[in-house]
Amino acid sequence: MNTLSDILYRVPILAVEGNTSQQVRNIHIDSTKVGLNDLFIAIKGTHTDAHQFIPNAINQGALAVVCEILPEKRNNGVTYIQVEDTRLAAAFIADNFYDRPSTKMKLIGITGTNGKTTVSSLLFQLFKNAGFKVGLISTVVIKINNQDFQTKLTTPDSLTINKYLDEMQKDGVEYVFMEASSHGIVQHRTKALHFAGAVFTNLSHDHLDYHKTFADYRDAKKILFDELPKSAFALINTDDKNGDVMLQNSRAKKYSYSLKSHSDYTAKVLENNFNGLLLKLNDTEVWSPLIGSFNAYNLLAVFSVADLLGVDRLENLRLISELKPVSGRFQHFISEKQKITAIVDYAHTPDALENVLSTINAIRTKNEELFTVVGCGGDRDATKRPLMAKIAGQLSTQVILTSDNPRTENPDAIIQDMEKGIEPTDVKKVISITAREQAIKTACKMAQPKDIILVAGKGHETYQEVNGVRSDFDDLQHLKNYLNKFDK
Ligand SMILES: CC(=O)N[C@H]1[C@@H](OP(=O)(O)OP(=O)(O)OC[C@H]2O[C@@H](n3ccc(=O)[nH]c3=O)[C@H](O)[C@@H]2O)O[C@H](CO)[C@@H](O)[C@@H]1O[C@H](C)C(=O)N[C@@H](C)C(=O)N[C@H](CCC(=O)O)C(=O)O
Ligand SMILES: Nc1ncnc2c1ncn2[C@@H]1O[C@H](COP(=O)(O)OP(=O)(O)OP(=O)(O)O)[C@@H](O)[C@H]1O
Ligand SMILES: N[C@H](CCC[C@H](N)C(=O)O)C(=O)O
Ligand SMILES: [Mg+2]
Repeated sequence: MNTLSDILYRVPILAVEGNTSQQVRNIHIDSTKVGLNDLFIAIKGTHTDAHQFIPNAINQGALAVVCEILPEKRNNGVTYIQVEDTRLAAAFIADNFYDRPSTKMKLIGITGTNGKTTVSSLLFQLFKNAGFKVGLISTVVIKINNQDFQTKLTTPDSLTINKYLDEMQKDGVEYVFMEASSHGIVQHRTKALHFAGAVFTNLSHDHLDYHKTFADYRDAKKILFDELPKSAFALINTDDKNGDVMLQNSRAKKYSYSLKSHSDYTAKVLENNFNGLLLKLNDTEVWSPLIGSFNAYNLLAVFSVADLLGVDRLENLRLISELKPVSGRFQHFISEKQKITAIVDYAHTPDALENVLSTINAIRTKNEELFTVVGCGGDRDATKRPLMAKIAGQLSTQVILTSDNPRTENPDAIIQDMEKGIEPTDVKKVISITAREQAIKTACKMAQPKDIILVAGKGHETYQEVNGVRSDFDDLQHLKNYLNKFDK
């Protein structure tokens, strides 16, 4: 077990009151979870200031409290540690408490607006197929080899990350692939972790409600690269104009990948259709069932990381060709009788939606209709709403605007924000149906033989979130159900 002074190693401390030689049983940022002899770290959140829960934590048995403001009334026998930033302190404390698990494995962080889940999940698959023990921390799932754990965030809080890394390390995991979201980076969820490498996929419009400006959003991603050790690699996509920015202040070994310019790793798309991609990678032709040229970037990133981690090149190419698509990313099927193509995709940013629709347009015959069913999340960046609707209108022949996790917002108001982006020439193509199931049903009913339906925004999600309650909802299931019903 750790003493308090052990786990405070490297924490920037302002003041300490009390004994630091006590043994700490567990650490928490949520007061409701505190038990006897635990440490409670009080975080000032956007909704709640957890300093108000310090007395509750003590009543539940906390032996020490880490806080930014010392409470006026202090209990004898409880140790108070004052720091400037409790989120930052939590990251160091978690790293110490679990005995620096990230230093005992090769941890690779993947950041960027789109492609994080795809790249990290494909890397997990590749290294697993190569015979290694592997871990994954992603939007969809946390994995320790064959065990799956549910997750709510793309990048969990620092205590959760280190707890899983510790379990992974005890299970013999050698490589861990984890998504580093911009929220995660600025909230110090990834601070104090020892990365063996980091990847930048791309940067486009998202989360401007939280980061306020695009420069702030970009700089949040850059912190991951600024903090890499000298021994790590920093791999960037040079076809994205912000790629080089990531490397400006990084001490890591710098590598690049690109489809369009000269780079350390390059690839060429030879074929791109509904069956997959034919790529020229490292002068060898490789077939992949992943669809869309954006996936050529993802596969190239995966190949580059595997190469940087020492996988033999021939073996690497073989492993690349065996990778299976990630659930909810261009997941598709064709209805039996009418041969309607139905696609579910997690595109929830303007750039992702444009990429997916451009991919569909590039590989369809244009004799058929392309229906897009799409919504935008509530309590998220409202400025992307008109942009996503505009793209849907321009790149589809029929659009149904609908709801996607309204959270605490009025779904009709979100749809109205979206409608503002529709170009006058596209207005006739667009209808709005608030209930997502009805929207999907309508698309299935309207579709004629060989038409295409894209349902975008939720991908792997199996819920619709309204006012904090998640009810079952699965785009793929509804598509299958209604297409089956109307398939004559
Ligand atoms: C906006 C945002 O990032 N919010 C995160 C933030 O919450 P917050 O600052 O609002 O926290 P809060 O609810 O005010 O609570 C503050 C503290 O009080 C504590 N508390 C609260 C109640 C109580 O009784 N006792 C107690 O101790 C909480 O445990 C917390 O430590 O800190 C919490 C703890 O780390 C996160 O769970 C929470 O994620 C919320 C649920 C969320 O929806 N976040 C999204 C926006 C997010 O982080 N997304 C990114 C990017 C997604 C992507 O594009 O890939 C992600 O990484 O998932
Ligand atoms: N390399 C890429 N470039 C552009 N768009 C992409 C790329 N990879 C995936 N996409 C699009 O973005 C969507 C989300 O992909 P993915 O889940 O891999 O991204 P993410 O970065 O993990 O997203 P999140 O921020 O929600 O965690 C996909 O469904 C697809 O439409
Ligand atoms: N990680 C993203 C996911 C968005 C998915 C979309 N379905 C939504 O709810 O907006 C976010 O939290 O902003
Ligand atoms: Mg993700």
